[in-house]
Amino acid sequence: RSVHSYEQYNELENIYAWTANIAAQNPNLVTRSQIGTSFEGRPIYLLKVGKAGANKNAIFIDCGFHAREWITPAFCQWFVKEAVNSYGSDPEFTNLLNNLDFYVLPVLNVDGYVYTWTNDRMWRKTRSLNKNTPCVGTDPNRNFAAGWGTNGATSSPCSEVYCGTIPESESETRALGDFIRSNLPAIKSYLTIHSYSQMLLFPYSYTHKLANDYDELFTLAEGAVNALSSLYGTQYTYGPGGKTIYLSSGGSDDWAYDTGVKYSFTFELRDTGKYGFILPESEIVETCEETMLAVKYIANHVLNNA
Ligand SMILES: NCCCCC[C@@H](C[SeH])C(=O)O
Ligand SMILES: [Zn+2]
Ligand SMILES: [Zn+2]
Ligand SMILES: [Zn+2]
Repeated sequence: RSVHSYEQYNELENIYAWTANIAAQNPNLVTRSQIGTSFEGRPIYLLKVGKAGANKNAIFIDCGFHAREWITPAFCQWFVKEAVNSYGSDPEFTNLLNNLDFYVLPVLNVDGYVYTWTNDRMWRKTRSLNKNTPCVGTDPNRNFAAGWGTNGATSSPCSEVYCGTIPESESETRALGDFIRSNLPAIKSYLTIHSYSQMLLFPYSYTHKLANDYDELFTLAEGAVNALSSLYGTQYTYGPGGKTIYLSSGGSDDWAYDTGVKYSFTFELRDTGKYGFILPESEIVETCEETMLAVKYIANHVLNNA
C-alpha cells in the first residue's frame, strides 16, 4: 500500500483516500459527494471544486472512463491539486474558481480500473456480467443515448466496443447521466478525458453531420490546442470526432451536447503510440501541466461566453 503521489499512478484505494483528504483540507474550495455505485459495489466519488456560491455555471470533467487509460485519473487529481494550490495566489485560476464550479470525477470506471491493477492492464470496459456469455463488460463510451448502437459500436458482448443492452445500462454511466441531467442548465461544459492519440475532439462522432455550434467549437478547440502545445510543443490534432478519429456512437460527449451542454469535448492525452496506454510515470507531470493549459483555455471561454 504505497502513499498517494501526483507524479505516480495511484491505485483506487489511494485515490479514494485522496478524495477524502483533499476535501477535508480545503473545505472552502472542495466538497466530495458520491454520485453512484459501480457494478461491483464501489463508490463513484465526485469532487466539486470552486468558491462556494449559488447559481454558478459549471464545468464537468471526468477521468477514468476506460480502465487502461491511467494517465486520465492522474490528470483529474492534478487538476484539483493545481486548483487548491492556485487559489488566492494565481489571479487567473482564482478568477475561474470564484466564478465557476468544476465538477471533477477522478475515476468513473472504478471496477475496470481495479481490474487493470490486479488482472489485465489492458482492460477497457466496465466489469458488469453479460447474459449467456463469459465475456464481461460494456464500453461506457458506447453506452449513451447518442446514435446508440449504430456506427463504431456493436451488440456483441465480447467486443471492446460493446454498446450494452440499452443506453445507460451500466450503473456507472447511469450515475453520470443522472448527475448531469439533474444539474442542467448550470453545466455549460463537459470534458471527458481519455488516452491516447493527442487529440481534442468535439461532436459529433456518431455521424458526419456538423454540430450546430461547429464553428465556435472548432475555433475553441484550435485555441485550446495551441495553448497546450505552447508548453512543451506537444502536437494535437482537433476536430469533430467522426472525422478526426473514427465514427463511434453512444459517446458521452455527443450525448452531453445533444442534452444541451454546448462546450463538450473529448481529450485524448499522450502519447501517439510509442507507449500508448502504458505511458511512463516520467511523463505524468508534463502531460498534466500541458493539459491544464487547454482546460483553463476552455474554462475562460466558458466564463466569458456561456
Ligand atoms: N464520443 C467519441 C469520441 C471519440 C472516441 C473516443 C475514444 C476514447 Se478511447 C473511444 O471511446 O473510442
Ligand atoms: Zn478511452
Ligand atoms: Zn482513446
Ligand atoms: Zn502547475
